[in-house]
Amino acid sequence: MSDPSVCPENEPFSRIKGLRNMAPIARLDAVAQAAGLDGPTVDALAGSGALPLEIADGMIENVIGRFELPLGVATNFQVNGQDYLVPMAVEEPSVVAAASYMAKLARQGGGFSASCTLPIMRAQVQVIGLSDPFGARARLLAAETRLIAKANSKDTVLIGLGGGCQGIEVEVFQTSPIGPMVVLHLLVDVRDAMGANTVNSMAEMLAPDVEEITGGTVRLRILSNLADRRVVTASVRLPADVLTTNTLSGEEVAQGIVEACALALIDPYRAATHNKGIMNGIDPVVLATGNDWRAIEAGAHAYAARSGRYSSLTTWEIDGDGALVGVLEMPMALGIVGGATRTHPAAQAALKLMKIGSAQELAQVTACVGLAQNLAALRALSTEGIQRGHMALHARNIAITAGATGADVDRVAKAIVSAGDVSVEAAKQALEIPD
Ligand SMILES: CC(C)(COP(=O)([O-])OP(=O)([O-])OC[C@H]1O[C@@H](n2cnc3c(N)ncnc32)[C@H](O)[C@@H]1OP(=O)([O-])[O-])[C@@H](O)C(=O)NCCC(=O)NCCSC(=O)C[C@@](C)(O)CC(=O)[O-]
Ligand SMILES: NC(=O)C1=CN([C@@H]2O[C@H](COP(=O)(O)OP(=O)(O)OC[C@H]3O[C@@H](n4cnc5c(N)ncnc54)[C@H](OP(=O)(O)O)[C@@H]3O)[C@@H](O)[C@H]2O)C=CC1
Repeated sequence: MSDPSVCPENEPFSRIKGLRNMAPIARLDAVAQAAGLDGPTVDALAGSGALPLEIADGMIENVIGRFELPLGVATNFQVNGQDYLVPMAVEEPSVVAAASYMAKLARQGGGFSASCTLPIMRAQVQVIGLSDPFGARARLLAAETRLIAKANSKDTVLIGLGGGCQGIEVEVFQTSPIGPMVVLHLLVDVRDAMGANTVNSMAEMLAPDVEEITGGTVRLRILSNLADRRVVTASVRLPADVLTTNTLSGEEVAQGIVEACALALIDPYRAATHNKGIMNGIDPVVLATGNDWRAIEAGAHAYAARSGRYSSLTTWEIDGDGALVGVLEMPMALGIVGGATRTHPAAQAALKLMKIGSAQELAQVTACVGLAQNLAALRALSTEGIQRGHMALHARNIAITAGATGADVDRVAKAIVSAGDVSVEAAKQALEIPD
């Protein structure tokens, strides 16, 4: 239950008044009250000591400590009619502010919409040493029922949940640096898991059968991070007047965003930066929820290049009513069980803060944050430029680098922003001038 004093009835759950101006402890308190979080969840979100050394030591090898990052909360998110407070673990200033701002604008057009496919992952089994690759393919396809049955014979939990191997695909490469090759793909519904371990186990288990069926030799047995059967689509529609600025009409801003996106659609140099901006929103949520961000990054960029030319993951258009419409489509192999999502207490707390019920719901919300982030960047780039908003927030980092502490951080940051010189040198000078 959310607390009505923090989140009044006429205010949406994800919109906490004055959050940006609070101190971190008061901010956590306000978020906890709005989301109705219990004590252990709040402690885990607070961070300090949230990952006990014994748990860290069990997660990776040669552990000597823990590495901390700021955890922020993006406000204002409404996805498929439901409100979300979104945890974001990130080192870059302006990312959380930008996401919150665009989510605030998006609300005026009804918020974000999102949908996704079933959580189907691919595992690849590479077969070499074949004189008849097409014959091997035919034999594998004929043995589909046997292969699926064997793949599903071990993981009773997954099968009980309605998941498991659903089908196969077989690809023939007639030429490669080592001759012809056949690759068997297992298509596995991994339910609420990211699924890498799940599908890798299946692929390894099937290797002897694949060798027997094809007469070849199995080499690699591993998932593909190009999770093109586990795709999420996020969209947003902003009436033009929502985009109006002090100097530009909403129509002009919308047109600028469409033009900015056009370059990313045709030019890989721009697309790389454009997609980095999308990942500015996605990675922090992936990280905060204990998911594998390398897997998400690999899937995103491979999907962006699927036509043979690397391109934008989003499209921005103006519809018949003059509203700006943005769509993001990309693979999103996120889990809410398995990996670190269950072992890291802060990841568990992050999922509770979002009130996430399934991996598919997490994928949809995360994609909307990516779309919001892309909108923020394109809006800034096509109007005033990125530096004003970004550097104003980056100034606090610069102040800390220059040696400012406590109240001096904000004082020095304000001074260098108003002087228009966000540099360490300027910050050092401002630090020396007493209040
Ligand atoms: C930074 C803003 C949001 C400022 O924008 P602004 O107009 O100065 O903001 P504002 O003070 O009018 O506040 C508007 C709302 O923004 C949020 N907000 C604003 N400030 C804060 C704050 N301190 N703490 C928390 N929330 C904040 C907050 O939701 C607030 O609503 P309110 O709460 O007042 O009702 C805007 O200039 C912006 O969106 N800029 C883009 C920033 C961006 O894209 N950053 C990513 C880093 S750059 C990069 O790596 C990617 C890139 C750009 O290369 C990608 C690409 O090329 O495509
Ligand atoms: N290329 C890559 O991306 C690779 C990534 N990885 C890593 O693999 C890890 C993710 O693998 P993943 O398979 O998700 O993790 P886990 O193996 O930890 O968890 C998946 C298991 O959880 C159990 N489970 C319980 N409840 C559910 C549910 N609701 N839905 C689905 N499964 C459920 C299932 O069976 P049961 O209880 O029977 O175990 C399932 O097999 C990450 O740490 C990732 O970094 C590893 C190799 C390669």
